[in-house]
Amino acid sequence: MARIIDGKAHAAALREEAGRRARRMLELTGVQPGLSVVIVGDDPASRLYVKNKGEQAAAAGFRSETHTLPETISQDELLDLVARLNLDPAVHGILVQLPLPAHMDAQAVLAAIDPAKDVDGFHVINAGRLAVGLPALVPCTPLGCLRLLKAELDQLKGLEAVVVGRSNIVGKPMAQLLLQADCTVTIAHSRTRDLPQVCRRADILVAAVGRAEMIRGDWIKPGATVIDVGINRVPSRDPAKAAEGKTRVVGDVAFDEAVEVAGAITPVPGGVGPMTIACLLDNTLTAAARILERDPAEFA
Ligand SMILES: Nc1nc(=O)c2c([nH]1)NC[C@@H]1CN(c3ccc(C(=O)N[C@@H](CCC(=O)O)C(=O)O)cc3)C=[N+]21
Repeated sequence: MARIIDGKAHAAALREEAGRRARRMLELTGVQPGLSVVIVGDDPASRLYVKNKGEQAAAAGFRSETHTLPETISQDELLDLVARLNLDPAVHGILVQLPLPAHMDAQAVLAAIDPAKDVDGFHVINAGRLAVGLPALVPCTPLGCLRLLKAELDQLKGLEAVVVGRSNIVGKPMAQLLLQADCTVTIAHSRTRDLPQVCRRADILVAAVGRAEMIRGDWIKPGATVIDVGINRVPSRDPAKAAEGKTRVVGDVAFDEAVEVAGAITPVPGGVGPMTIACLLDNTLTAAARILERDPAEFA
């Protein structure tokens, strides 16, 4: 039976630390780190994530604001807001919740965010800085995964890591971080030949494909550390509830099978998800410190 990695507990500890560091920053510089979250439209799941981000930032002693814009707003109006936030000295981190409505060009909006305030790490400047090993703001989800891996394993050096999924948001930056940690990294995806066999090589398996329970128990090397990034809504187990449209959340890994084989595994929910928000606070501190031309480590 695998150890179950408690993402909620790790995230709570990281949020506490972020709170301490925010207070320290205020003491030493008189500046309170500020996070501004922008959401367009009223997708209920997106609204809930944004609400959690805002509440957790405020609870950790950050200045937190949320801009909720109607679905019908034009891209230019959104770009105007981003431009104002770029100039606002009280705002150190800007997050524009994705996905954006279909009439907008998400890449153009992300490109308009000041890279110094890009706490999602989605701007090409930050992606490029990460790729060449310069200080960068790194996407929160892979950062959270790396933290869990470092807490779980004595050493990452020399391990075989397989990342399933090649998105700009998770797969690619995850691979960069693992490479930086001296893993041997494979990025697998939907066109990979014999995906199960590739996964069986992995000492570290990161699943970020967005397909419910796709990765089966017999794809996992005995003793491997499995990080499940997937958040998929599927019909409730109880057929009566499923008929009423009730859903449950599962990962990209078939947990019940994988837990029998892996050495350690993150659950869904309660694994990577909570770490993503905690890392957002960490990134906001990093951004604020760098904007103040201070070393983020000063506020420890
Ligand atoms: N610009 C931008 N940045 C993001 O970081 C971003 C985004 N857009 N769009 C949507 C996704 C999704 N995301 C999650 C964050 C936390 C949980 C989380 O805390 N999940 C809990 C609850 C899961 C549930 O029950 O739904 C868990 O896994 O335990 C999930 C998903 C951030 N995203």
